[in-house]
Amino acid sequence: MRALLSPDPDDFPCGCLVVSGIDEPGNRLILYANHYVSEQFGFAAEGLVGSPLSGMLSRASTVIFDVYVLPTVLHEGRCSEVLLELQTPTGSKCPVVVNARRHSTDQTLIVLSLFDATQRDTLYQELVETRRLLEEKASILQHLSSTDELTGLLNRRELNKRAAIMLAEARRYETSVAVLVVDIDHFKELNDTLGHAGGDKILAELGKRFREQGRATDIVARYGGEEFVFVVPKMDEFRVRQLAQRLHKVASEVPVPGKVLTVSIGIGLTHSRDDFLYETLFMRADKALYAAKAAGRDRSLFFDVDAQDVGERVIDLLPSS
Ligand SMILES: Nc1nc2c(ncn2[C@@H]2O[C@H](COP(=O)(O)OP(=O)(O)OP(=O)(O)O)[C@@H](O)[C@H]2O)c(=O)[nH]1
Repeated sequence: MRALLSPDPDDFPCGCLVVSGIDEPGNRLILYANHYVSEQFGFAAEGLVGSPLSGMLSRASTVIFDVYVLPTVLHEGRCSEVLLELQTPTGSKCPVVVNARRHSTDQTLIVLSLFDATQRDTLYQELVETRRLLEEKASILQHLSSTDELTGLLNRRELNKRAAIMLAEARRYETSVAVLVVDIDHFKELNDTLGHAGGDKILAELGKRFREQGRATDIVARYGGEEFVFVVPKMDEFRVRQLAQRLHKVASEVPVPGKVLTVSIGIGLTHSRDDFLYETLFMRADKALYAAKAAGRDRSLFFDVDAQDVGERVIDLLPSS
């Protein structure tokens, strides 16, 4: 019974080491190793006693032992649950969870327990990999939920979200934001002539070319159907006009298989001189677009907030072709 209650260190299902030289710099020597160390980790039992501890550990683990485990034991008497790596005689590495404490009678010795952490390490690696996959999926979902599939531009939901933020910033820093609503003229006819797939190609090509006309900080979105929206920070009237001209230009030469199409577009524009609410600016630009359609299409009209008469509120930016 007495023997049962005072088990041999070889009975324990973990590695047990006694290491010398706690207060001395340099190599700590192994004074005792139980059977588990050779059975489980493959170290030759006869060679272990008297060999340096650093011979069992990977280089990084030797550093961790010297700069963390040892000082902690010296300071606090013990150090718990440190993940180290054994460099086994076969050349493979084996993760172990190490607990260390001062020997109860000889304070210059350290007693170590080594728990094989291969399983735990594998589980941890799997967890890390699962988290990476989840993050990747979340980022794909985030992209899908904010992007228009056909054109790759932002969708309406993302447009509304980002435009509100841009306008809040513009109000805060007293800068101007321009809103352009762009609509393809007579798109139904293009669909009827080229087929729905042909219409899709035009939308995708125009979306790509519109995106190229903006800067990285501009919001370029497909609002829906054949309608696009630009929300452009720090824009004066001159640069808005230039942007509108560039959009008309790229629409006038859209390459589709076998030919180059001239696509007519209408643009309604406004900027945030007196109002920083995106909904208001969109409504004004949309009104200007409506007026551009009514005035014969293929033009850009600017919504002028100074004009008193509603009929005078649009300024023709480009001569109609
Ligand atoms: N190919 C294609 N067509 C679309 C898509 N979304 C909307 N449309 C078509 O776009 C056309 C829009 O028609 P309308 O709203 O009458 O506009 P429009 O023909 O451009 O006429 P105006 O704007 O008044 O010049 C409809 O025929 C829709 O079916 C799409 O994703 N792909």
